Parts: sequence; C-alpha cells; structure tokens
Amino acid sequence: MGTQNAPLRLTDYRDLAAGHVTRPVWDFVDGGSGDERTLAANTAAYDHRRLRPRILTDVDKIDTRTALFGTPLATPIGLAPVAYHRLLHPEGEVATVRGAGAAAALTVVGIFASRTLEDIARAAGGPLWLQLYWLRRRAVLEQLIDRAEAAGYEAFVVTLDAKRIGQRLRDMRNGFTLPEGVAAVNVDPAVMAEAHQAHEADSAIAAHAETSFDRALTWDDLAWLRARTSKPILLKGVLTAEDARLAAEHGVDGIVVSNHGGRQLDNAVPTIDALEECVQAVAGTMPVLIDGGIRRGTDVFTALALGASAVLIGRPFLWGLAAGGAEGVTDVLRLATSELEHTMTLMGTPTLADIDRTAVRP
Ligand SMILES: Cc1cc2nc3c(=O)[nH]c(=O)nc-3n(C[C@H](O)[C@H](O)[C@H](O)COP(=O)(O)O)c2cc1C
Ligand SMILES: O=C(O)C(=O)c1ccccc1
Repeated sequence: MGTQNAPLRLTDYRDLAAGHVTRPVWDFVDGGSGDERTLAANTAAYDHRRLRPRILTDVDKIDTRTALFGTPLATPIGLAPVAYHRLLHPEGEVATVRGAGAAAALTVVGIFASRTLEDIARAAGGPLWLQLYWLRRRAVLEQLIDRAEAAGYEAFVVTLDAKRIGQRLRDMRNGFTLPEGVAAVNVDPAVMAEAHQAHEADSAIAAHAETSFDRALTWDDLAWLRARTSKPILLKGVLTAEDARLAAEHGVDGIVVSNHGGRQLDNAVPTIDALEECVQAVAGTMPVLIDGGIRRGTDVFTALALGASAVLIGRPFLWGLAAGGAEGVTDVLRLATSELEHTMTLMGTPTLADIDRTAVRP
C-alpha cells in the first residue's frame, strides 16, 4: 500500500536516485577509477568485519552525540566534500546543508561547490567546514579562506590525494562535461577558463586538476596554510601511518583517512583497513575521520570502534539529494544514524565513548 518502495537502507536510495539523473551524471557519481577495484573494496572490506556484542549493559537510552574541535554534533556521521551538488538537484549545496542542518550533522563543503559559500552558509543549520584543493594560484586560495571564515566556516580540509584526477573510464567514455548552469562559482573564473583551454579533450573534471592543482606541493608548504588561518586544518587522503605521523608533526589538527571513494588511485587500500595504523600513528593527539564505502550503521560502528572520531558519507547523501532534495539528505542522515543507534543497542554500548577496539574481532 505505497510503502513497498519506502527506502529501508541507504542503498535503497541508490535505486531511487538512478531515475533522477542523466546517465553521464550517474556515472560521474557512481563510478571510480581504473577497474574500480578500490571502489568495490571499500564496501567489501566492511563485509568481513565481525562484531563482538556484549550483554547485560544498560542500553535503555542510546546517545550518538559527539563533538569535533568543540562543536557539538548530534551524530558522528557527516557529509563528505563533493563537487557540484547542482548536478543532482537544482538547489545544489543549499539543499544539502539545509538537509544536514535538520539532522544537526556536519557538512564539508567542496571548493568546487556550485553555490556560493555565502548562500550555503545562510541556508545551513549545522556546522560547515570547507574543503580545499591546493591551487597553484595561492591568491585564490587565500581569498577563499578569508571568505569562508567571514561566512562562518569552522575548519578547512585539504584534499591531497588528487594530484591528478584518477583515470575514470566512465567519464572518459561519456566525454563528461558540466551541464549548462553548473559551475564552480567560488573559484576565480580565470582558474577555470585556463583549465578549459588547456585540456579541451579531457573530461571537464580532469581538465581542472591538470592545470590548476599544485603538484609540486610538499610537507613544508603546509606552513603557508597554517599562517593563513587559526581554524582547524585537516588533511584528507591519508592512508598510511607514515603520513599520519607527518601530519601530526606538521601542526595540522586532524586527518581524514580516505581514498577519495575509490576515484583516485585504483588498488589503494580500502579505508577501513588503513584506519588502525593511522589512528595508532597519531596516538590520540588529533581526531581521525574516515570515509569510503560506509553504507550501514554497522559500518559506522566498526569505524568508530577502530578509532575514528567521526565518519563522512559521500555517495549515499548524493542519492538522497537527487531523490528528494534537502529532505532526502535529512532522511539519509536520519536513517544512517538510526541504524547506528540500533547497532549500539545490540552491541551493548549506549554512548560513543563506550565503543572501543574490543568490539571488532581482530
Ligand atoms: C561525485 C563525487 C564528487 C567528489 N568530489 C570531491 C571533491 O571535490 N573533493 C574531495 O575532497 N572529495 C571529493 N569526493 C570524494 C568524497 O569526499 C569522499 O571521499 C568519497 O565520496 C567517500 O566515499 P563514498 O562515496 O563511498 O562514501 C567526491 C566524491 C564523489 C562521489
Ligand atoms: O570528482 C571528484 O572526485 C573530485 O574530486 C573532483 C575534482 C576536481 C573537480 C571536480 C571534482
């Protein structure tokens, strides 16, 4: 009676979303790089993790609240930075943050957002962070940092696993280009125009990175960013203990264990398998977030048990956005959080602080 198609799990939103976007947009969102091995491995790596539930603990009340850098969050599940939300919904990032706000969840807005940082901030009901790619034109970065701070963005996430854009065969075959009216409106148009001229033949996405990203960047350059903001800085795309340790040594405030949702280096390690060595390397000195392949409350739980402070979801919220705009995003976040609550109840861990390494079989 009309409820047969009601989504009961995050992946049900995938089916709903498919009918709302064109084939090239679907492929851009759904696809990964190379043979999509890491894309598949991110979710598969959760399949064989086994949980160790405890009995006779008081789970009458379940509490998923947490905080990052002093900002309270209703849920440890936030939204990963994604370019061009207007590919999925006419309101784009404005709808996304309205939806996230209704769930009091964190949104990491992408540098290639398709709405202005200020419009997004006005629509937001929850905390916002801004993701940056390290553009060769540092003046553009500087301007973005100032604008973001003025608009109330609370932290910066620098994505470092995209020195070049991964070899995304689906986009190459589709000759993927941005539809009319979808653009990276926060980045100096000159940066984008340069990219366009230089690499007309590539997918529109690969073209950006080819000319505008700074591939010569090293650890020493982080001092430049550190000097430009007193807000927390997180590095996204860390997959090894070595780099987690270097991040801690270079004065950043957090890391995001990520392989870019299997869209960059194919055969990169699944993120849940990389998490523990990164957590050990920073030894409690900073929050460690993780993204990639999280599709279930049990996946969120596993990541928290292995030491993550919070998790980010990418494609699942895009499915919600495509299928139902702001409400769809809220629904996805609520469903994921209620699955986490369900897992916490059955695991015997009433608060996030009760979840530890012993909850997952080695
Ligand atoms: C369509 C799409 C666009 C993305 N754009 C960006 C981006 O601009 N910057 C970034 O740091 N990560 C980007 N990502 C990667 C996400 O931040 C995140 O790492 C990934 O989606 C997590 O995996 P999941 O989709 O399996 O949850 C993008 C991912 C997707 C699916
Ligand atoms: O598609 C992506 O994953 C991504 O990170 C990106 C990079 C450059 C421009 C647009 C998106």
